[in-house]
Amino acid sequence: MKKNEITILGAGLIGSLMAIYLKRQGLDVTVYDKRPDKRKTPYFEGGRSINMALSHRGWKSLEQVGLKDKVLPLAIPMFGRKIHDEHGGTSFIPYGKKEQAIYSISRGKFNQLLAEEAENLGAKFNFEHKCEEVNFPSQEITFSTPEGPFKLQAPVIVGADGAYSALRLSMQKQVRFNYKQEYLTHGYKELTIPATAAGEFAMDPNALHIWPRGKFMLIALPNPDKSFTCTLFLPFEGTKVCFEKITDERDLKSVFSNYFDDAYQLMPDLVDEFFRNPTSALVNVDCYPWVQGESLLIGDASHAMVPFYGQGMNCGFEDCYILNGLIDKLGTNSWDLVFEKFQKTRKRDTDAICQLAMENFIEMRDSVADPKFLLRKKIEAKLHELYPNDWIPLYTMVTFSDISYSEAYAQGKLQEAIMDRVMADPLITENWNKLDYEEIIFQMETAKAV
Ligand SMILES: Cc1cc2nc3c(=O)[nH]c(=O)nc-3n(C[C@H](O)[C@H](O)[C@H](O)COP(=O)(O)OP(=O)(O)OC[C@H]3O[C@@H](n4cnc5c(N)ncnc54)[C@H](O)[C@@H]3O)c2cc1C
Ligand SMILES: NC(=O)C1=CN([C@@H]2O[C@H](COP(=O)(O)OP(=O)(O)OC[C@H]3O[C@@H](n4cnc5c(N)ncnc54)[C@H](OP(=O)(O)O)[C@@H]3O)[C@@H](O)[C@H]2O)C=CC1
Ligand SMILES: Nc1ccccc1C(=O)C[C@H](N)C(=O)O
Repeated sequence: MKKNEITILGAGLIGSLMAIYLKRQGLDVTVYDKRPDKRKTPYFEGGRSINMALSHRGWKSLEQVGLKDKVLPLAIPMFGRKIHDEHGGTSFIPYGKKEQAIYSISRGKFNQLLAEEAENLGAKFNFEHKCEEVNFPSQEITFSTPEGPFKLQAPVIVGADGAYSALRLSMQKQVRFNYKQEYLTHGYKELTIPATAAGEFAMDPNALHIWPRGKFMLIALPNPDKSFTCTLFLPFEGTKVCFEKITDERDLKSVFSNYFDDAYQLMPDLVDEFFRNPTSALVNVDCYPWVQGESLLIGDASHAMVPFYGQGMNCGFEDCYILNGLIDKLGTNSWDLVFEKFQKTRKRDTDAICQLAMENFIEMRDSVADPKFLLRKKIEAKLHELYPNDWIPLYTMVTFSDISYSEAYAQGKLQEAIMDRVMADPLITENWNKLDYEEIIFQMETAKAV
């Protein structure tokens, strides 16, 4: 079997970017996806994570493969969170420095661009090929296709087949494969705020809008057609406001007018959309090893995370960047070595971002509504301004840098403990301008040294 023939499972965002990287390495790349080719058989995608936030780690990979300038015109910068309170009032919390933004981009268009780019470089795409099983000793893949089953002998397999990966399922049948999945008590539903009658955005397009309501929330990201895609995150059942209790138009209107009235006024299709679009589950997947024979899991297949940090795709793109770096270093003659190094170095980082993603849900749905949280952000921004290398806010490390996720996590926890002490001062609201910032940095350096 030729080791320069790579089979990628999944033509999603990560599989398509990986195909680009591997073609640039001069390898033969064939990609298989269970879905139909959207260019030939368009299908309804409504209600399924239509747009997403692209940030530094994603841009870094796109720049490396020469696609940054092509992608930039498709993306809308969001410079911070626009918080909507229950009375229709709003406030703005910047994500970082003035010019720092995360970028809203349409999943479908972006995925298509990446797949086409890979095709132009010579990667072959086969749609309507659903991987059913992989036999590891023989590296044989069984696909189901509209014409019937199809078997393929594949020397090297990269599984980028998403959160419910078939490659991972085959790995689960091997001995000593660790696997843990955790569903959240919350689910999500996508809804729309259309452009106004005048064809304009109905709200500020350069922000990620959040309606934090403690146990649940609504968010909205802008689209190039001047609409917003909103995502409603609610418990499935068991609380006063939950999906189970919204059974008809009356229940729905009551929830929206009570909790999200300013958004509700901008959602003419709410009732139709709510009852038409699926309610989807949220899952965290932790598994290891990612390698079996000459097969490797990447992207959501290896570390599906909840979406609250907006990092799943960015992290998957960074997987591709790191894997490509290892191929540069170790060559393509010993995939077992490349794959082994990859999983060993990467796992601690994906564990860290999975954990951070869980924690960011509480920040988004609850903490952002607390004036003390705003003050905390302000103090941290000031510390960063005064000591740019010694104090980097956690959000900045994760979103606007390529400091490893595990380092960001550890540093973030130290900073959090120090900030908890600072914020414990009952007079902090009046005193924050008089804080001894040098002393705070000293405390941090001391904590780091321990
Ligand atoms: C609501 C929501 C919002 C999100 N927002 C963000 C965000 O703002 N920023 C961010 O960075 N991330 C975000 N994410 C995460 C992001 O969507 C994923 O991390 C990303 O799509 C992972 O890409 P992937 O290519 O690994 O998997 P996918 O995008 O799922 O692609 C997998 C591909 O494999 C194919 N496939 C699946 N099974 C098989 C099979 N058996 N055989 C063949 N093909 C198969 C599928 O058809 C698909 O094309 C969000 C996720 C959700 C749910
Ligand atoms: N971490 C998370 O919580 C989530 C992450 N995602 C990620 O977002 C990306 C794209 O999302 P989107 O296109 O909306 O994905 P979908 O929700 O459409 O799921 C993609 C496919 O996965 C299969 N699937 C869905 N739910 C389950 C389940 N519970 N068990 C087994 N298989 C399931 C379905 O395949 P079939 O049609 O063959 O049944 C579906 O077509 C993917 O990367 C996915 O990995 C998506 C949802 C949640
Ligand atoms: N894209 C998302 C999808 C769902 C939930 C959150 C996001 C975010 O991007 C949140 C953003 N990083 C924030 O912290 O405000």
